[in-house]
Amino acid sequence: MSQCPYNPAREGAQMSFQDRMSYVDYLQLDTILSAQTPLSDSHDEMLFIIQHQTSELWMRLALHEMEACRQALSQDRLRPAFKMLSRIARIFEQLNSAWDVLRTMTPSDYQSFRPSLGQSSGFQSAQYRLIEYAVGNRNLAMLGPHAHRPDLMAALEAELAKPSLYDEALRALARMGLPVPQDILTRDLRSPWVEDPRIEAVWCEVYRNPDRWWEAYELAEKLVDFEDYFRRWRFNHVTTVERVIGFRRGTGGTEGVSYLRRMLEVELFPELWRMRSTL
Ligand code: HEM
Ligand SMILES: N[C@@H](CC(=O)c1ccccc1NC=O)C(=O)O
Repeated sequence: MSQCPYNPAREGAQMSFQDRMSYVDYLQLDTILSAQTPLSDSHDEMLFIIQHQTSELWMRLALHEMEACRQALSQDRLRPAFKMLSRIARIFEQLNSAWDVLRTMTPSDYQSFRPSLGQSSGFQSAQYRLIEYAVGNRNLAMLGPHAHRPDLMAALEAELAKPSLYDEALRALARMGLPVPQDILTRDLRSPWVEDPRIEAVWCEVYRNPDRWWEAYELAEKLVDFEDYFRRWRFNHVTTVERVIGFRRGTGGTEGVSYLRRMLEVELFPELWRMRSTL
């Protein structure tokens, strides 16, 4: 005899959503789940689309956290800032794990729909560029692909007008009493960070006397942790790209792998890495 399936309504599960907000309403799933429109008949294009859409959603959260983190730093609320930095690092860990799914796509799978991508490329991801700008990698040449979208351009320009995460960190160090030079605190925010031995000396002081500068020390390690995860993301990307398209030119027009390898050399917080040799 088959048993009667258990009905959760018996313990009070709500079963009628005629006039109530339900899961699908709250999460706007109709919008999200109707946004996957493959342009080819290739089976793997769905994977490719969802991989990118989920990445963009995680980046959306990373930006949200980054914004609040910088605000907390500017108000000397270090503990909440640390919590948000830890979350951002975890988001990148999530993005790093996601490559394992995409790696199941072989070069032949990818070539079956690559022509449908036209000249679109991750190079044109405004949220990725916002993250790079927010953490301090402010290369203005990267604004180009967004010129046709005034709304995205405005968001990127607004970001460039704000102190980066590193700028906020150095301002917080100065308020703690560490000797951050004045010209660093008033630098042109739009320009890329230029490595500075005086900042390396400040971090050395922090790491030589962690008990005295504990909050600065913790901040430094959170920043290094974040950059560590970010570097892994770049590395996973370039490795996946080589695995899938070899040394072909990118749809975005760059040389592909060699461009991405060059990006591996970008250092967000150079003094924090350099001081490890001189400490
Ligand atoms: C098979 C998978 C992928 C391939 C073959 C690929 C290929 C490439 C290539 C060749 C570039 C250089 C720009 C160009 O000329 O197109 C690039 C840039 C980029 N891709 Fe991908 N990509 C893949 C997956 C992803 C995924 C899953 C993401 C996640 C959002 C992503 C995000 C980016 C970003 C943000 C850039 C710009 C990087 C920078 O400027 O530093 N890509 N990709
Ligand atoms: N640049 C890639 C295309 C690509 O990966 C892509 C295309 C459209 C939307 C997102 C993409 N992902 C990352 O660059 C290629 O050259 O095959």
